[in-house]
Amino acid sequence: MADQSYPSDIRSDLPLVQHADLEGKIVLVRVDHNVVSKGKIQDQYRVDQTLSTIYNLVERGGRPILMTHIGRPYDKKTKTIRCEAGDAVDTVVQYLQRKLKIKFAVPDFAPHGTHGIEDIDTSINHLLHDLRSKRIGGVYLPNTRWFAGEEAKGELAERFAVQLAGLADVYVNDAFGSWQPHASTYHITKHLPSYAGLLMQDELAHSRQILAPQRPFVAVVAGSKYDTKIGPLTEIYKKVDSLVLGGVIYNAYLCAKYGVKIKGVDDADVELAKTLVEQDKVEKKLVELPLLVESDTLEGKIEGKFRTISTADFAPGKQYNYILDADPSSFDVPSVSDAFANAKTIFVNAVMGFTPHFSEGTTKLDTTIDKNTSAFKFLGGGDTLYEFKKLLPGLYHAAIDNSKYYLFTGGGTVLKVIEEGDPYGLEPVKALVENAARFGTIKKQESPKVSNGYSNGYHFPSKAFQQVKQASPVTVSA
Ligand SMILES: Nc1ncnc2c1ncn2[C@@H]1O[C@H](COP(=O)(O)OP(=O)(O)O)[C@@H](O)[C@H]1O
Ligand SMILES: O=C(OP(=O)(O)O)[C@H](O)COP(=O)(O)O
Repeated sequence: MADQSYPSDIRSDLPLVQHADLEGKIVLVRVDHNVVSKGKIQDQYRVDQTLSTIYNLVERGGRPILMTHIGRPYDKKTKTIRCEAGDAVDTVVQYLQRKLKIKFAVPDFAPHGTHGIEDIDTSINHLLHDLRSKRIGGVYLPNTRWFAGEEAKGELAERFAVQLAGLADVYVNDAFGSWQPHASTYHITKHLPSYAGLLMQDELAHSRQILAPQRPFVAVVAGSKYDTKIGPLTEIYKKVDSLVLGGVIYNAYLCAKYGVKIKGVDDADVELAKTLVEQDKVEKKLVELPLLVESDTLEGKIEGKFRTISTADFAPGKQYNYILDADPSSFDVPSVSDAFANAKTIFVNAVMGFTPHFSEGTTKLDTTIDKNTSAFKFLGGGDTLYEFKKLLPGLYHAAIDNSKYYLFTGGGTVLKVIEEGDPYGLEPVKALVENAARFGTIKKQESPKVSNGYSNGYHFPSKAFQQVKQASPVTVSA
């Protein structure tokens, strides 16, 4: 019988994988192995972080089916799904096979034109048989976003969720980075007993620190996922002492604030950024990077075709070419350098420039925050971590072992957590809690043994990050 105790920093109504009966069961595990770009793994970190869960469930007799999304193959404008080799799971599967020395089979389902894969058909049955009889070590499903039901709503999503559930006995969510409530992260929990994986638990525990930060708290948000990041930003603004922006988000903000036009920035994005401009008129928390790199082309950083410009020269109606990076000297301007030097907590979900050629802004950002040795530094985001590792490999590896750093596997997820004010407000996590109530997987007498001094339920004790790092790790018992 598994040890049913709860780690002190985990809410006692969250169903945990270490409490599930897995012997002889097929376990469908949603991971966030969204680490592939153009068919190549960028950074294995997210995959490596899920190995404990995979090992744990196999060691306890579970037979794994893994699934992840890769990229954003659904085109919102044309409403089509591109199932292209560059977004396939095969590279991840090869990496896992090399790492674990077990064989994974990837079923092959044909997409229906540009609508993606409509059904998990019966061709998978022989693989399920091989999985149960241990002729293969695991099954890895195709990119979940190749399935028509994954990001759909209503009947289509439900149909895919039911088909996924039909493959397995138990569902485990270890995909902290995948906060969007899709069929494989959310709807599936209506149909199978569901549990949080070990990585999910670890990340939820660390997310609390962002919600009770030592102040001043500086957040840096940059990159390209404008549509999912601009929403949380207005709430995040309220919770930080200083906000630094970069990338596509900053370009939209600059257009909204100064009335300039920047090539490639949509009017709709500028409209959304106006809320932030209004907010900042009163509180003035936005620390602007004044020196930026303008480029005439997206083709690369070509001599004679890029230059440094200053926001001091901005005036309504002025037009600029692409703005593709923060000039490193922006970080030496006193308002910026002081904000970073005085911070006690820094959160970074930020690629400052258009990769791979415009990387000086990101390099300067990462070295600037490292200079503040007393601050707690949280970095999160697939591309954020990849760029950190690529540009500053020595610092990246040192950060993994430095108690002042924590690397989250999801950047957008942490933004969402800050927006919600509670990691248990994430839709896929809420779904796990509701699932436990529906399936009765947490027995009454097991739950409220809370060892952190609180009587029951969940609290945010404002203890230092250091203490959490030293706190007992999530315990796993067979
Ligand atoms: N000014 C810019 N214009 C266009 N793309 C940018 C710009 N700055 C950064 N990017 C792009 O943003 C991407 C990373 O953003 P995102 O996916 O939101 O980060 P993360 O995965 O860390 O959350 C990179 O591919 C980078 O090329
Ligand atoms: O890479 C991810 O998020 P991140 O870029 O915020 O870290 C996750 O895999 C989520 O991807 P999505 O934002 O396309 O849902």
